[in-house]
Amino acid sequence: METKDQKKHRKKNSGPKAEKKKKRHLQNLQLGDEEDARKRNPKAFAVQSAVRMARSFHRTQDLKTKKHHIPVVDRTPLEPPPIVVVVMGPPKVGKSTLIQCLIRNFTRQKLTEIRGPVTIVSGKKRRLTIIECGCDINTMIDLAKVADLVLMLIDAGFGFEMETFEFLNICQVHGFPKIMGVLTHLDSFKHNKQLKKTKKRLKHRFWTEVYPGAKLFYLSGMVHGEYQNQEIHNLGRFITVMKFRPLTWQTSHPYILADRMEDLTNPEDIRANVKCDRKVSLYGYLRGAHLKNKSQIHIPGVGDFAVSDVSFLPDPCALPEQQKKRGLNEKEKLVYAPLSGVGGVLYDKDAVYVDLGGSHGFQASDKVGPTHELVQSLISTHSTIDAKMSSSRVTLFSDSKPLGSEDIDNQGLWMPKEEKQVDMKTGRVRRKAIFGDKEDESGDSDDENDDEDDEISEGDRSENGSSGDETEEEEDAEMTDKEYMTIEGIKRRKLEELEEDSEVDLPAFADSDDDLERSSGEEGEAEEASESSEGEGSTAGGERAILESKAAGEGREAGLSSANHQIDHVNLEKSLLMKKAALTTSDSGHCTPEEAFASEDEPEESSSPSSEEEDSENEEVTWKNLPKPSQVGNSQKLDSENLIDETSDIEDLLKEEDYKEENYSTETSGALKWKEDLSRKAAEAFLRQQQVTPNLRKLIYGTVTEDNEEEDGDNREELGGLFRVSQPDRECKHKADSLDCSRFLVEAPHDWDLEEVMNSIRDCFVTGTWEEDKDAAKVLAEDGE
Ligand SMILES: Nc1nc2c(ncn2[C@@H]2O[C@H](COP(=O)(O)OP(=O)(O)OP(=O)(O)O)[C@@H](O)[C@H]2O)c(=O)[nH]1
Repeated sequence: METKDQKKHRKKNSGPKAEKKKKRHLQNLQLGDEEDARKRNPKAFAVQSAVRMARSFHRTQDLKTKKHHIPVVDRTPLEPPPIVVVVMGPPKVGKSTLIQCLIRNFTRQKLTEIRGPVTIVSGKKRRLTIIECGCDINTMIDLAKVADLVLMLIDAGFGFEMETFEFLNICQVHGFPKIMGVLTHLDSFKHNKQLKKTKKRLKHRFWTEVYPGAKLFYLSGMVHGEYQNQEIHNLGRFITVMKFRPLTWQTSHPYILADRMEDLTNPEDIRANVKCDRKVSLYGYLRGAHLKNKSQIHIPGVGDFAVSDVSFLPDPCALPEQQKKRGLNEKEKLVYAPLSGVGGVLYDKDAVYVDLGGSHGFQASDKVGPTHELVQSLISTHSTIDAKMSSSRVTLFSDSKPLGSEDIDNQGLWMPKEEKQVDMKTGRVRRKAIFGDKEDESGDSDDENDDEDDEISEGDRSENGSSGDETEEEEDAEMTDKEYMTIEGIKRRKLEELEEDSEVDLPAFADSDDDLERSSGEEGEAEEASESSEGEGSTAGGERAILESKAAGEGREAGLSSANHQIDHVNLEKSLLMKKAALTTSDSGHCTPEEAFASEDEPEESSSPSSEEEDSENEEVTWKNLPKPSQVGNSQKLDSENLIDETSDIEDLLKEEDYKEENYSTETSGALKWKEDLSRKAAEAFLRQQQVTPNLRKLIYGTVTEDNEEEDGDNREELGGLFRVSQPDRECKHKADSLDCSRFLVEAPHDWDLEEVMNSIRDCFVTGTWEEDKDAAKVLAEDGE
């Protein structure tokens, strides 16, 4: 059969029909589908609820404003150094397990023993240096300085432990790094309800301690001694896409987290003298600013040194060279952990070592060297200085209650109460953090919705994580809870729940995953707040803290004995002194006259001194009203010290006491009587304060000047009961004009107007009679002869 070739249909490119089609197509492009639907069915898109409209508007505005930050100069180089991830937590919480799981998640390699920092390539543009932080305070201080991100592990089965708060307090000094909580041991809960309650309680406590909305991850249990792959994968993705806001201190100082150390000292020198100066080379990524050759450096725990040479080494854990769209291939997933013996090629100062592994690769040597001994001696110290300090007690007065560390205010750094609990299974002593608010502890009164919310967002997150692709990383960083929900198709329900939640539960969008922005915003605030403490002082702050504690530890006993001595000396006048001290403290603060009087009067209301016996009883009352020594500011301390020296003031004080007793009887007649005559009282308080302020001259020159002052005092005339007119007398004036008596001792001054006195120095000038051989006229005559 013959088949006839049919001509294909050709689209019209010109003419009226083609133009019509083009026009329609353009219109379709301009109006989106939704826009089209809005046009077709305006009623369905009309505002249904003004309240909901307002809420959604607020939410979008909130999200927008949260993104606004004070701009910071981003000095990170094109290929930034690895991000320092510090894994921190109390003992046996699962730190090593988590690090192992994370490394396996990123590199598919399993490290049996982890020592020191481990650097891994976690993404196309990101490397991580993961390091475990023990519970030793020095490690905490050192790592808080360099951390970009802190994974704070919390044993949910036990609750918060003191180590967590110690680390948080240290972070406050160094400018807060990003902090993410990780709950472990969640499998120890048998009942689901109890698990939910605990999760919620811990979450809220964590938010209180870090910032509202801080990310908290749940590791729900272990499979074959490791955390669940899915949960670790999610955590890993979160770390990989996380955005960091540079911390001022970190970006303005060069610093190195050394991951390898070689001792290059000649072994013969060490043999001859064990304490000889060593030559050491340290390896690590340089972070922050540029490090110059020969610059001064500080090695924490060792001291200050000058760098003899800095050199650039090839990157042992380099990022993949070409930027492809796909994720990393197996070859690119590098791991570098020289202290753990992993890393393939090692670049030494003058050699290159290739790690061959093998059966005898990393056998632990039994040889005990001097360094080993030193480390052993450090390890075998059972209690730290802080522990010793906290157990010591101070008794200021012979019959007063001893003050413990718990009575001393921590300079604004709040710490929860500590309770020691013994683990029945292991016999380990754990330091549980106890919070005062019972509501927080029980935390079960709220509705269950919130818990459900958590669970939902958890599940969503995990499923989203599994479907994640490396190419989406950047967008993922911006991903909000809303978007997670879209994937699951339950966006609308979730949003409604969130909106309802926002009214009950603060903060408003706490459950949303957009805390990437939130946290950076909060961090910004924290950073600003800590800005003042940053800068040069920030590192020193940590170190100083140790030094101070050491010094305090050493000097404590000596200080105490001298304090006791002084106190015994003035024991007799104790009650008087205390009353005066109470006055001083209320006066010297920045309080209004009313407050001053309220605080002054209160102790007196509670004590009605009429006889000496009663007085001694009231001592206790007054003493209790006194501030604790630690709470008294510097100036106040100075005042009370002066009190001890100035025994002469006691008489004044006695008079004052009498005056007050008189006042007291009138004041008891009405509760508000003390408010009367406030201006007079204020004036008197001012005078008292004037008298109490330390006289510097008296302190420096002692009693001699005191006498003079008293004389001066007689010459003063009081004006309006407030001011004194200073009338410098003639003697004073004379003193001012007189010769500097410290240099020349003038016993009987000459009267220079008298002729004889003037003649006495005539010889010093040309007018005087010269010696014969030096007289000019005579010498000339002799010359002529
Ligand atoms: N049941 C359970 N056991 C856990 C969990 N996390 C850790 N463990 C176990 O707790 C023990 C201690 O874990 P590690 O990872 O060694 O803890 P660590 O914090 O590194 O301990 P130190 O380095 O000694 O402070 C191990 O036996 C883990 O198997 C968890 O979530 N559930």
